[in-house]
Amino acid sequence: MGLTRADVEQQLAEMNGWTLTENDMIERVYEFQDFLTGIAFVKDMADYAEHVQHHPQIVIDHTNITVRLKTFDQNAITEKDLSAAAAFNEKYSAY
Ligand SMILES: C[C@H](O)[C@H](O)[C@H]1CNC2=NC(N)=NC(=O)C2=N1
Repeated sequence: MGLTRADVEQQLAEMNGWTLTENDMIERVYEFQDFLTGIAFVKDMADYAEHVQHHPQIVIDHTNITVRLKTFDQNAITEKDLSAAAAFNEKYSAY
């Protein structure tokens, strides 16, 4: 079920780096030492996305990887987005 902006903001307050955008997606920019390390992280996210069948938008800008999530099927932020965001933060902590 879709969450309200207030719900999302409350949950993001406890999640490092993630913000709610004006067009109702959640977003974080991850920074890396070099390009290929960022690409390895993209592969980690892709493996997760395929496993749970929930796929982020990813913008690769050299060492900055911007990740945005939304549940397009429901045109809303759902628990799936928050779970993916938490999983990506967990993976990032290994870099
Ligand atoms: C059938 C399949 O599970 C759906 O199309 C999934 C695939 N990945 C998805 N990813 C995202 N981010 N939002 C969705 O609504 C979505 N739907």
